[in-house]
Amino acid sequence: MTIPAPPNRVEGWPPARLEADDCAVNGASPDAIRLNSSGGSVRAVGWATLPKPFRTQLERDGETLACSLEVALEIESGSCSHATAAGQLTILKRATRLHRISMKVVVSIGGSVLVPEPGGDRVAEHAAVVEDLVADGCRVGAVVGGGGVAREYIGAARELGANEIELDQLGIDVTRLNARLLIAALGEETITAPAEDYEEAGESLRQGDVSVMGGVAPAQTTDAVGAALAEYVDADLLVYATSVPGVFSADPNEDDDATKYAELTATELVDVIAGLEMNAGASAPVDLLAAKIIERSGMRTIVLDGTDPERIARAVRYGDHDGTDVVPEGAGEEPTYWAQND
Ligand SMILES: Nc1ncnc2c1ncn2[C@@H]1O[C@H](COP(=O)(O)OP(=O)(O)O)[C@@H](O)[C@H]1O
Ligand SMILES: O=c1ccn([C@@H]2O[C@H](COP(=O)(O)OP(=O)(O)O)[C@@H](O)[C@H]2O)c(=O)[nH]1
Repeated sequence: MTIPAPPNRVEGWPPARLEADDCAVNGASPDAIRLNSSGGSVRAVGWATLPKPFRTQLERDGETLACSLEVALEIESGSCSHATAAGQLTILKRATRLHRISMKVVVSIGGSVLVPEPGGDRVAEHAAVVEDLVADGCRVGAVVGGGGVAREYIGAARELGANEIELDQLGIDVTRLNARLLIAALGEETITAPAEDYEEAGESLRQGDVSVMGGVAPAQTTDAVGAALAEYVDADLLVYATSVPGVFSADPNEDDDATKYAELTATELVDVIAGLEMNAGASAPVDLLAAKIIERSGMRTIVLDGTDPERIARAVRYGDHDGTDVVPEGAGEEPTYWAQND
């Protein structure tokens, strides 16, 4: 098919805001599209948020894909007024140019995934993925867990009689050590230490910097920190990089019959997680507080195996992963990326 050139300048475009009906064309959800204030174009918030037919078309047209794209709108009717009705706008079947935009993604990296054994190799790989995503135009908040080292310290201190809050505090210290490792690997000049609260981390993101956090308070894990940061900065996507391939019906390391969920609603995620143990150093793909925050915020979330950091990059860029999609409530009614993922 012939792909028409995008209009360079269209009188009256962009309108003040895009109506929900306009966005319904081609199955885009309103929050998948934001206006570019500077030209006759519309920015897709992120690759993963684009409806699948659109993504497929862009792939077919041979564009280099990035985590975010600037796409032009073809205005079929020649009208580009604010009152343009649904059906008059068709998203061009081609990205006109890659564009650095601000998809906000929070990546929560389990300590056992970031530092599976002493040494910096895996940390360097994760840092490279974060840097690549930033180069693509993403604003990245990384939250780092404590992994095996935290569990060793917690185990030793438990034997010595420390209480659960003291153990959590110990765990937090280790998450921050791991966060410092990631910072060292990032070679960022602007962040020198892990952010200790969400405002500090949010400020880094607002400045266009990467933010790196470890734990913040006892009685939770960094999973909850990731969810809270994602909610605080209004992230487009939250990714949990864990040592398991997703959320299972039971612990896959304990139960051979455990099956992986390709997709869950946030409420279903809460139900699965509610059955798991919760004490200092406990293992879960996502902790209960995190699941509740995801539920209340409607955050688009992916739980995946992060032992190969490239999987994180693929999931953010293309929505392509073998993990578990946590689907915002109600998304099934619209042909969004989430609903069409299969
Ligand atoms: N239902 C479940 N689905 C997936 N993993 C589970 C489940 N129940 C318990 N687990 C355990 O959760 C852990 C998640 O991976 P882990 O890497 O420890 O978490 P984190 O990424 O937070 O460090 C695994 O050790 C796994 O055995
Ligand atoms: O905000 C936080 C983050 C972590 N922790 C403690 O630190 C441990 C290790 O963190 P996490 O479980 O997130 O590390 P992971 O196992 O995911 O690598 C947790 O089990 C908690 O005991 C905490 O109390 N509050």
